Amino acid sequence: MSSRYILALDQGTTSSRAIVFDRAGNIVSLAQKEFRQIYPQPGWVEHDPREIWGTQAGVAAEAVASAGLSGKDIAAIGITNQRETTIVWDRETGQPVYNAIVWQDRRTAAFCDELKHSGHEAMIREKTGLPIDAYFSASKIRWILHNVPGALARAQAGKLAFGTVDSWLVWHFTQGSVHVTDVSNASRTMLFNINTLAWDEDLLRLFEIPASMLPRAGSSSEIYGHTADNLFGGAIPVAGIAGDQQSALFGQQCTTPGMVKNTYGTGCFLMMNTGDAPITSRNNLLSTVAWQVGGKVQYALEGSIFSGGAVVKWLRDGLRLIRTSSEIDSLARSVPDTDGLYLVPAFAGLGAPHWNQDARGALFGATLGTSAGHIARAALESIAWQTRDVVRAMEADAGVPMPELRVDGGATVNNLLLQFQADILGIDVVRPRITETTALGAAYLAGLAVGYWHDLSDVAGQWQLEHRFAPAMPADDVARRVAGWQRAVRASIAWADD
Ligand SMILES: Nc1ncnc2c1ncn2[C@@H]1O[C@H](COP(=O)(O)OP(=O)(O)O)[C@@H](O)[C@H]1O
Ligand SMILES: O=P(O)(O)OC[C@H](O)CO
Repeated sequence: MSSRYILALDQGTTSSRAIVFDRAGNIVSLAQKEFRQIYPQPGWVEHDPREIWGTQAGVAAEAVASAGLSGKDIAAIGITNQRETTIVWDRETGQPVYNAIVWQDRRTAAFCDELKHSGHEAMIREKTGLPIDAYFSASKIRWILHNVPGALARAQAGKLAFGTVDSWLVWHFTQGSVHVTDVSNASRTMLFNINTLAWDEDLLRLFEIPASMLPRAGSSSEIYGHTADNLFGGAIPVAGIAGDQQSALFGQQCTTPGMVKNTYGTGCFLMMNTGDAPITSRNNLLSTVAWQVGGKVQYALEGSIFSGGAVVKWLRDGLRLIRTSSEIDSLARSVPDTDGLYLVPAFAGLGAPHWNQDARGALFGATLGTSAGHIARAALESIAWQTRDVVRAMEADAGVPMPELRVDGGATVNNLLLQFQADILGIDVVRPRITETTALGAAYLAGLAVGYWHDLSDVAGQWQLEHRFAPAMPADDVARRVAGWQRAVRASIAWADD
């Protein structure tokens, strides 16, 4: 094969990124652009789908050009994306009928509560691996169809298409000729049966969603189509798709059962590879499709934390305590500890393992001595505390302690966070040399589909340790702080449930 590189597109919640990788898995170039977060009402979060496409296409072109390359140097494109975020568009014009409703959006919480009360929970969990929650796409699609004038009728007439962000991007890269998703993204819609790997008619009926709106659910590694000639000056195969968390699991090479990673982005998402069958969590985690590669499906257990790095963004853009995200480090280090302050960042409710749609952010333990430094430190620690709750749930499901935690994502540049994480988990936290593992996973998926890499053994040596954080905090200190965190979470849930 003459082409020498893979282009991976990582369409995240806060930014669109494009990375060119070489055959050794090294980053050759990277371009990134943040885009607008739209908050029309408390608890609502939207993106403009045209900005998603515009920023993603823009950084893709920039990454290729800045490496001095052109389209013919790219063997394949892999796409990975924020999951669940819901876009509905007109098949003919390609125009969205509404903004993208983002995974964090809570507007359908009341409808989801009704579904729970009418006894659908067990059936939905059995088919989809998911608890009923506004997080997933189904209730968001239904909201659009019921709230955009004329949308339901147009959908019933076959005129509208639904897609998660991957589908939206492929549609545009192929100028409307390919409407596809992969099984990992499909498994987040709450319309997809993860046992049969097919859209589920009962669920489509329950959510009143016409089947004609849905994309084909393909594997995670195949040629779905080619980019239109005008985009990169030549057709490039789009050959890999996976939800960003599944892609990070693949990029971290957690390809055998029992391996776990945590990605610290806007949210935090822990995933454990569970092999070739979904396992039902007894501890409020969800089961999901990890990927389908070469006809082989693998599943994962997931603990989804809604607000991870988002707390840092909140300190920056909401509270304006810091000007740049990296400033949180020095601000947090300006105090030796939080002095008993806890932040429960339930800005979008609480995900795993609590699943409380109505919980909201809370600070506990503030005194007149509380400074910006204490808030910064409590914010960073809240990311680690939530991760600890999920790790314990995962260990309970697996029946064995976790040996170590592989980490990646934007917030893992923060050593203070990762040291605290190791301290309160009591296990090593391991950061690889390449923390852009989300994009790397998509690159692997695309490269495998076009024979750029033949199989996983071609990339096996590419995972390399950059830093190992070992636990150092005395056990009684950890126990005292754990008790404080647990009280804070209980209090914030009690406030929501009152
Ligand atoms: N130095 C830092 N310390 C802690 N968090 C950080 C730091 N720099 C960035 N972040 C956080 O990392 C997140 C961005 O990570 P990224 O993996 O790009 O997320 P996403 O894919 O969700 O957009 C943001 O929420 C940001 O607040
Ligand atoms: O954009 P990220 O990295 O925060 O990931 C978002 C998740 O896929 C939502 O489920």
